[in-house]
Amino acid sequence: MFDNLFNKNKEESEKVEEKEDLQQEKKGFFGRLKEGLEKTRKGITDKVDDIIKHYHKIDEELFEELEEVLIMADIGFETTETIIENVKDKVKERKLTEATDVKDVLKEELKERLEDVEGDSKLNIEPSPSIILVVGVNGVGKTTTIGKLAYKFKNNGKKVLIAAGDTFRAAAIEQLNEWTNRSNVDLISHKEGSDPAAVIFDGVQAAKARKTDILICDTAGRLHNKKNLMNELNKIVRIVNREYPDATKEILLVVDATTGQNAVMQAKVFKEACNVTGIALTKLDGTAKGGVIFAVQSELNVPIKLVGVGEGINDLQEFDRDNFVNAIFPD
Ligand SMILES: Nc1nc2c(ncn2[C@@H]2O[C@H](COP(=O)(O)OP(=O)(O)OP(=O)(O)O)[C@@H](O)[C@H]2O)c(=O)[nH]1
Repeated sequence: MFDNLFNKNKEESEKVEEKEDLQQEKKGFFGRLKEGLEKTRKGITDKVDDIIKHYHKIDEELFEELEEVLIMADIGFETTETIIENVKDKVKERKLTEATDVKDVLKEELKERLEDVEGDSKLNIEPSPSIILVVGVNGVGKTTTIGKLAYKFKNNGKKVLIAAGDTFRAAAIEQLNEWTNRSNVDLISHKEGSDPAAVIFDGVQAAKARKTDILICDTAGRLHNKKNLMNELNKIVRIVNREYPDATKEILLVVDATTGQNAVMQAKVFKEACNVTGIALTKLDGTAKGGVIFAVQSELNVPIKLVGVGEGINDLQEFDRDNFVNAIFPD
């Protein structure tokens, strides 16, 4: 009887999830992005609008106040300075005098800043087979990101396999298991406490044998000891390079936007530990400081590839700099 009740509840909650997914589809990706960036929009655009209203004409004080808004939004000190200097230059060059003109120049400059990075903003998954190593500290949204990616790839007709390399927490393996059930993809896992590199090794062998298009590997993200973290990640990267030399590779670092400047620090440690090729910035919906995206990308010189703007399946989006800035500064 309890089994029946459990199954009924499960079915009902799956129906609710499906309904939510459908509602999200209807809103469209840009609508979801805009909604997810609402707090950041209020933290930047509303304040910029207030400044513009107050000043009417462009002067030095206006720039000082703009600078303050950008720093408060966690864009980072250095990046903010560069943005303000460039906006000033453009204003001078174009002989602009009205405060209202500054907004468009700022928008243009923010888009340029996001473009100013080496590498493509698309995930390296072509040609197949490909392997995505997902790295980042605990709690930043790694498991959720892997689950959402697997679901998307599967829906796009790809053959996907997940390797549960975070063997330090049984809950992480269990959570991945739930996502794989939901997306109907296979999971390679060992028991809690086993060697993460052995799981990744098995994952690669299974991916080859099953002719998988994309293998996504979770990794453990304990940051308390940088040397251990480096050794562990290096070992995994070595195994992947040795066992799967021809696979297209992506090392995706997941960082939590709500941790602000801490996200930048974390990202730097991981970049030292392994050759990070892309960043997924999660939980942008939970912060007014979404400006951290500028700091992360410019201080690391690694492209942002994915942004998380909510917990729903469609809330993990491919990063598009124009859409991103337009969602913060709607016309
Ligand atoms: N609001 C919001 N929540 C998110 C987003 N991405 C992930 N989360 C939530 O963040 C929490 C942590 O996510 P996990 O995927 O468990 O994080 P993890 O990095 O795998 O953490 P460990 O399993 O502890 O290593 C979960 O409750 C997720 O639903 C996002 O973009 N927006």
